[in-house]
Amino acid sequence: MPDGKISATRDRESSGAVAGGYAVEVTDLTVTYGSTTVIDGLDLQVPTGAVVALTGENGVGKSTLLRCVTGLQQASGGAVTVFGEPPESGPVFWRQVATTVESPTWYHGLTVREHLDLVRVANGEDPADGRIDEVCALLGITGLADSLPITLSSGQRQRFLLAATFVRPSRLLVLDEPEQRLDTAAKRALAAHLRDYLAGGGTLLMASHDERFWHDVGADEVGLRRAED
Ligand SMILES: Nc1ncnc2c1ncn2[C@@H]1O[C@H](COP(=O)(O)OP(=O)(O)OP(=O)(O)O)[C@@H](O)[C@H]1O
Repeated sequence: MPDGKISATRDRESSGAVAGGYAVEVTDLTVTYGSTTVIDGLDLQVPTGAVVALTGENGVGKSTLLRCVTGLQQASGGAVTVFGEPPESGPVFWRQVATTVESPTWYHGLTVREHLDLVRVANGEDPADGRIDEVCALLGITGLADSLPITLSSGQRQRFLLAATFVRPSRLLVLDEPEQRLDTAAKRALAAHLRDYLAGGGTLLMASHDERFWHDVGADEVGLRRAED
């Protein structure tokens, strides 16, 4: 059995240090479900300001890894740090990290716009400062502001989920197949937005099955393989 270790690094200096440090460091991560080992001793390093796309066949463990990085799942072994600290559930962590890893929960009776207002207010931001309008225009959902999430198509719902993620303040985006269910134009707009996010100093770790998309974003690929292969 191979050691299952996977590493992604960029901008490494000769001393071994990385300018700006690591946004995400995963060391010897192991995740088991019952007697099945899904991730076996995985190392991953994402320098601050980098963009990494996790790729690999269905069921290889990409979402599991992203959940561990966001602290939404406890690993069986190993360590994860985000900006040098273990992920935790408090507001300090969640003011830095925005993610689509967890399935969203909608409030019945609240419109798309009302949800986005809520996210903005909950994060201490002004819902009327234009950010929501900007993100909705980017994702092509301006005309859906008064719609209830339940009435949206799957692609429209994906755009809404991304909007709810992008209106949060963050330094690190952790996105699970952000391109899924989007049409070609929306994928292009999303890729452009993610490039802007990176140009502004953000870091992006995502899982993706769409090579063209993650190339468009400028990501370094980290291919996962099954722990038992
Ligand atoms: N709660 C769970 N209990 C048991 N097994 C699980 C659980 N969650 C995930 N798994 C298993 O762990 C493996 C990895 O799942 P994961 O969702 O991380 O894969 P993935 O690479 O994201 O797949 P996909 O490309 O289909 O999204 C799969 O074999 C899956 O069946």
